[in-house]
Amino acid sequence: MKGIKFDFSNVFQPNIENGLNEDEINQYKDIIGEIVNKIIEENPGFLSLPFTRVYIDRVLDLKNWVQSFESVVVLGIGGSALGNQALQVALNPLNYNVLPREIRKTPKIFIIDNIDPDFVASNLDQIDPRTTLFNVISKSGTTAEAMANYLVARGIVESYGLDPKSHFLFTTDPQRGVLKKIAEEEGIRTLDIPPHIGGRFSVLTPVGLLSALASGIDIIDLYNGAKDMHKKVTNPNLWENPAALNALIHYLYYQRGYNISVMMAYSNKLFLLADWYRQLWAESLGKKYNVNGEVVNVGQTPIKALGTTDQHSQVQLYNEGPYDKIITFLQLENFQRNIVIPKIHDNFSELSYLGGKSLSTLLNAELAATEYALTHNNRPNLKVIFPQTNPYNIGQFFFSYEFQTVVMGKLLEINPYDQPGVELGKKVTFALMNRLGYEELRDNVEKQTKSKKQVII
Ligand SMILES: O=P(O)(O)OC[C@H]1O[C@](O)(CO)[C@@H](O)[C@@H]1O
Repeated sequence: MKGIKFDFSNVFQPNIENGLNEDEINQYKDIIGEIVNKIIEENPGFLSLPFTRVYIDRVLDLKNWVQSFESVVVLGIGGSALGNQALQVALNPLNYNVLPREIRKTPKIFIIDNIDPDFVASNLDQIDPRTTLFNVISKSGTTAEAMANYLVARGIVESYGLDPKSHFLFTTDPQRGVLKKIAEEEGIRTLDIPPHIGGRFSVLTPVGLLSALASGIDIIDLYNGAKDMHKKVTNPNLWENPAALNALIHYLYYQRGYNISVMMAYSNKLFLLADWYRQLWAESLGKKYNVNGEVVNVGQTPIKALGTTDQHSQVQLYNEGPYDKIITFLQLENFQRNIVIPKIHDNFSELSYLGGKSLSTLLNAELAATEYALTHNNRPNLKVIFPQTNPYNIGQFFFSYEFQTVVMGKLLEINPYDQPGVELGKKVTFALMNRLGYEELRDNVEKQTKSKKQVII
């Protein structure tokens, strides 16, 4: 069951009162055609990925070595972890790590994407360093969190008297950064993150591919999905291009004050795609300056939600709160597991309607019900439909949303590839941790902290 579909019906009139109409969309036909052609011409790094074998082959070369470990631990953050997590959860059983090796067949996967000591320690408690491979992922090789966790892991490996070469694999920029230098000095294996592909666009590079392969995910089919989606998203005809149409829909609603984009997955396995999307949409589009250097302060806030769980937490707000949200449902048609609700208590009508039906039928009925209610309340919503969670469909999703984000960036006239807004925080962290070269910044931060008006109760 290959190929995701996009259902845009509920963003349009008459389904939604005051919704978009086709004429409004058609006015952008030429603009979108130009944007699509411009992106093809600019050829951003991620765009040609599905047509190159180099990263897949390099990762496949390491297959036997990587799969010989009992555990593979990813140490990275942001774009160097979110895609990995989304892939693991979508494509492996949710209880993958606790399955016996005979059933799992491939190593346990841990993704340590924070420096909270409780979190790091509880992950490390579960591994035996002698049978663990640490995949340190950092494009820049400077991110404090990834580097701190590398040092922690390195300390453990050394304390066991193990050879770092046999327990570390660095995924990093081939031309810069301290990881590259250490790897060269010590003969540690490396995988390249192409210099021209930013972290949040890197899931289909060795960043996401290695841990996916380690756990037995078919990375070639992941690429096949991306490749087939490439055909669709590079089509300059707006009505045949789901990524461009989705970007335009979000843009037009954003212009009307819809500042929030909710991605609500009706599947625990698809839920972390929404996490991956949050970074992509937020870091790419939340910008102070436009391409002409003017202050614009644009961006649409991405929110993730889980159905049905968040029906009992968020949906009241989505239905009756401000008209500021466009909602994307992720629907799964066929689940890997099936549970039929037993027919018990047939004499109680409150329960008897459930007996004999499957949980997935109930889940998708609840999705249809939420969709109906939102539409009834004139809240724009759309749906990405996954016939199944397989590598092909997940590859399609990643690729489509990467392209969509760039189209949205062009519509907003900003640069979707940089993230200057996170730099100051990174530098102040270095200063506060007494990194050499950051003394002046540290003084400024201290001065500001001392002179600041305090309101602490
Ligand atoms: O891979 P790196 O260089 O460690 O960066 C991790 C993340 O940090 C950021 O640079 C800023 O949050 C992201 O863009 C990136 O994905």
